[in-house]
Amino acid sequence: MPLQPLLLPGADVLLDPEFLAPAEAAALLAELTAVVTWQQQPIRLFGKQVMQPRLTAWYGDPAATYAYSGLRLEPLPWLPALQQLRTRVETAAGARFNSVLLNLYRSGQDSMGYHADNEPELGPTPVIASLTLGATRTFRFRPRPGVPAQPLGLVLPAGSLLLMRGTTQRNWLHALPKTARPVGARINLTFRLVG
Ligand SMILES: O=C(O)CCC(=O)C(=O)O
Ligand SMILES: [Fe+2]
Repeated sequence: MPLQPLLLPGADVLLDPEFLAPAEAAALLAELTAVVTWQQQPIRLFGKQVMQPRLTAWYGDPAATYAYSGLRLEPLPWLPALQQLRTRVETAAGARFNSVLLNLYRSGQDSMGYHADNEPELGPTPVIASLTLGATRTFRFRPRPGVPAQPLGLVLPAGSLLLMRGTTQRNWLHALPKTARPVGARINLTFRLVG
């Protein structure tokens, strides 16, 4: 099934709920859980150092560095499984990517707060391709203040591909909230073009 546009005013968001077949998504979840160098990173939240409520990893071309809290972060070199996914996601998205940020949500207690993917190195209208493996979780869009639109929850099953582009980051925030439902691990890969 191809990517289908969502009705989100001031945004350009498309979803393919079945980008990967279930068996392939399950095999990738197991492989990436095992082979990715997962780390729990500290972040500053309201002036305090706390650990992120998820594990992360950053892979990409050597040139795909980005600035983060005064540091230049170097990506790890592409793993074969990530390189193959990059090629397929590029074809589906009709865009090039030089890096991928991976998030591992170990349970329903792991999450990501509201944010926009608007770091300067992504440019003014970034294309971000987001692939989900493992547990089905609800991804939430919320309009920025002054944008006349309603929030939207989007159920992202294993194997789904979500594309955000155009003015999406300028007008909307997104999050992956905690859930009290007992859910297993979820991995999300966001392919990006930085620099
Ligand atoms: O886990 C998700 O679906 C969202 C991840 C995300 O927004 C990000 O990595 O910037
Ligand atoms: Fe994001």
